[in-house]
Amino acid sequence: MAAAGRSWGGGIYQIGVEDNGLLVGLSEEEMKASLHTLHRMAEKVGADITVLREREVDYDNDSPRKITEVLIRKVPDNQQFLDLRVAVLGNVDSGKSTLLGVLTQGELDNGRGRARLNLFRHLHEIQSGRTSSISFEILGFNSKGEVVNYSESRTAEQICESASKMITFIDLAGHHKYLKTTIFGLTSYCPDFAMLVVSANTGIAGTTREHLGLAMALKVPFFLVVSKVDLCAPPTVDRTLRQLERTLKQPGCNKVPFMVRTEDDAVTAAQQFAQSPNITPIFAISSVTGESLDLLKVFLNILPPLTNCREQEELMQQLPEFQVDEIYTVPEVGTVVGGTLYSGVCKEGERLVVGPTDSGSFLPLKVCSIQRNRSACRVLRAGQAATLALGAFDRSLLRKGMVLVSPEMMPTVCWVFEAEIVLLFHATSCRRGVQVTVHVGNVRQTAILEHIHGKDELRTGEKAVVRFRFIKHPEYLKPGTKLLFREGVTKGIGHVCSLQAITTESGHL
Ligand SMILES: Nc1nc2c(ncn2[C@@H]2O[C@H](COP(=O)(O)OP(=O)(O)OP(=O)(O)O)[C@@H](O)[C@H]2O)c(=O)[nH]1
Repeated sequence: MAAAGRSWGGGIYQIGVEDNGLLVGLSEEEMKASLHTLHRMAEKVGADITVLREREVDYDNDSPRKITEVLIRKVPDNQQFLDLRVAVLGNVDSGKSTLLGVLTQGELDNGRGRARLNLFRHLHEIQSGRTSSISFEILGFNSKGEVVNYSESRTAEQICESASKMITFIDLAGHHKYLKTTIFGLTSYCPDFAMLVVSANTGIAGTTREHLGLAMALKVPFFLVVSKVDLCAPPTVDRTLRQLERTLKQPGCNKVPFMVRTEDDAVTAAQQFAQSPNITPIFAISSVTGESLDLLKVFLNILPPLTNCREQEELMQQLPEFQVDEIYTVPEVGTVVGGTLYSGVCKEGERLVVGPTDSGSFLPLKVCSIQRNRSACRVLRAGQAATLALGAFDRSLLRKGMVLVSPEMMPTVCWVFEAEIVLLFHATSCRRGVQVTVHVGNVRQTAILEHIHGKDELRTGEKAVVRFRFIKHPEYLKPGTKLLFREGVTKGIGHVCSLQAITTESGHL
């Protein structure tokens, strides 16, 4: 039996393939016996098995011989389910929210926005029909690979309970005016993958190219979904597909498009995509007729999380660090922060410190309760998004971009840092003294470009080490973190290489 999976406690296994890759196949009886043994082995270790596909092989034999591919899923002992994050990108009106509505609510759309209604968060979104803030939607798969979603009036808690794999979609806004939200979502929520939605009737339009560029610059592997195929004649759909394939193959992109037309393709696409993010699976679907949605579900069910078990274990061994992305006041609960636990483990009742404040200090607080996907949770693990209730902690002391960390940690807080950057685009040239918006993880703040090492100015495509100074308050940064900056048409990417840390010990109260 050959394994084609990864090291997260499961994977895809091929029965009937020798370890040297020879496709010998098994007779029907041998296959039955092998599957039976595999089921027994899996039961012992608490894993689930789903048969993905069977193929006949020609191997010097008169009787038919087959190869069977099975998906083995073992949920780590310390975790409720496998967790995968997918950022959803796409131009305005490409059908992102509708697709999410259909996947997570289990009801098709009527072409006039019925499916997306469930997803809106703010009143003005319902009125204008645009998604302005980042929202999370969940889609579960049970051990048989069947979808578990809000259909049959399930609650988020029930979905979490019966799912062995959970996909959290991060719905990033498509309208250009919300570009900063899109960048924030990609840099701050550490998605495993991005799903770029393109409408079949418009093709590449508006922000599509920019989103594609952002996913590539931030090295988030992405797949494409061409939506609304029911609205166009087949030649129009083909034209959009060809346009996308051409763009993906361009030297700047260097991707290998993989059109998914059958269930078999969906299995292969998930396997290959997980091994090489250069492969870009493309689905052509309709949220109104439901065409090819099953292929997308097969793909999402098989897709393994990007961070493997070992990386996850390492992150969990570190001290807790929670990045604050949202701040709310909830009646009878008090101050609540939403965000992601970057490292460590955080328990209900834990005492942490939050900061940096404007003076660079950290303030003590207690995590009163934790919620994930709108249901209570006692322990939060690295990589998981959640909301933490902080009781009576004064909301006005908090801001997005802060971190909640262990009091034992010495966070590196700075006003000034150096970064190695590449200028992606600038109308003329970029000089000392310009102000740009810098995005680093969940930090977003205006900074002054104070110094360009070895140069007076920077032109499009040039690389340099530069020094930035935040203008409002100091921030918690770590060397090596990816960075993105922009101001009007100016855009650049890079990473933090060093920082001038200010002393924070005195701030620990
Ligand atoms: N016929 C048809 N209409 C669709 C399909 N998908 C979405 N629509 C319609 O297209 C319109 C826009 O869809 P949305 O899901 O709101 O688009 P969006 O990309 O989320 O837009 P923003 O949130 O503004 O970025 C809605 O009226 C949907 O009903 C589809 O597959 N077929």
